[in-house]
Amino acid sequence: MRFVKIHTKMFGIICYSYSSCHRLCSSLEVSEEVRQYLKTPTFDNWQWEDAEIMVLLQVMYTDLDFIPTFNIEPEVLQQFLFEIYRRYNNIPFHNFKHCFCVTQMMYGLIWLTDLRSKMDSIDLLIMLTSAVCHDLDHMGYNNAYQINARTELALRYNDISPLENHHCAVAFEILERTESNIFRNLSTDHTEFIMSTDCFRCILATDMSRHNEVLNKFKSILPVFDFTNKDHRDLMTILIKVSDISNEARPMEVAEPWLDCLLQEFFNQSDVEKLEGLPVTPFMDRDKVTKPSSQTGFIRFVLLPLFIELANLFPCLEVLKSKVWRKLFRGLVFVHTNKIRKD
Ligand SMILES: Nc1nc2c(ncn2[C@@H]2O[C@H](COP(=O)(O)O)[C@@H](O)[C@H]2O)c(=O)[nH]1
Ligand SMILES: [Zn+2]
Repeated sequence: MRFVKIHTKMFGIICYSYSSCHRLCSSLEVSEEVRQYLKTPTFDNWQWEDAEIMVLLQVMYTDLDFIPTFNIEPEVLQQFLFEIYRRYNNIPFHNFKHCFCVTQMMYGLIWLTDLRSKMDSIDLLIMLTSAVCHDLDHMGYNNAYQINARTELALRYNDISPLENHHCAVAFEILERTESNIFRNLSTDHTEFIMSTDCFRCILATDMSRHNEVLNKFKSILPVFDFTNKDHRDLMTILIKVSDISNEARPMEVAEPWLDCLLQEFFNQSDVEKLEGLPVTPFMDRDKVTKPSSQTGFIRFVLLPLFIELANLFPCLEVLKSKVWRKLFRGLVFVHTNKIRKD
């Protein structure tokens, strides 16, 4: 077997991978500097190759102490991550790098809000694993398309969150195989079944058509929020949702390329909708959408409300919230100035 040494000079990460398939072996060394950087929401995913990203995902499971706590064998974790890597498609936005970014934001939030002292580690394992699995085998066409085009997925799931149900099904396939089942040594208290059910609940909550329902439920428990109350585990669904859509809370040089990727996927879908004579999803139409118009509406009505509620519970998130406010303000100024120029 041939090993390739990947050496990133800037951050001092060293990993070894099989050159043919990016599969990792156990030899893994990541500098303390990288480990700390990985815990921050300013982390720049664009600096890393996929093989390195696989190592960084392992670091997250390791540094949250999941390996000894849940008796996860390193080879099983590697096999699990490799299967995850294989089951993300090479599409502009919903790809393996998106999976990593969402997981990294979740990881960052866990450290930033000191969740390790507030929640059970099993819930943290569920949140991180849900983030890893949340868009498995996304094909680049959203639920509206699946339903309007009467795709196999829409028929299989009776038009109910077809994509999210599919992501869960693929996650289940991976976890069903002993060699990639990271839950296989769990104690009877947290059986694989309970774990999978909780992960699926988190993944299903990422369906944007359920945004208001999930947010309103969280708002209703906020005034009496108690980390020890099992009924308040809806925090987990809010955290995965915010991790999923928070590119705009990242530095400009990270967020901008992500927006290009998203619009590329959106425009591709609307082009296909036009070709197939299907209803065209308005926010994906290249003839109607501009970057600032797309982002101001999204930040104002979707992202910011999430950060506002989360910052009520975790004042340390005020900084991220303000960053999102500033993005919105700049976007609104841009849209307004352009409108005046046109008039
Ligand atoms: N206009 C924007 N839409 C965004 C942005 N980030 C995410 N999104 C939308 O939310 C869903 C998230 O769900 P996913 O599980 O499919 O990733 C995504 O599909 C977009 O529709 C954004 O920055 N701007
Ligand atoms: Zn996603």
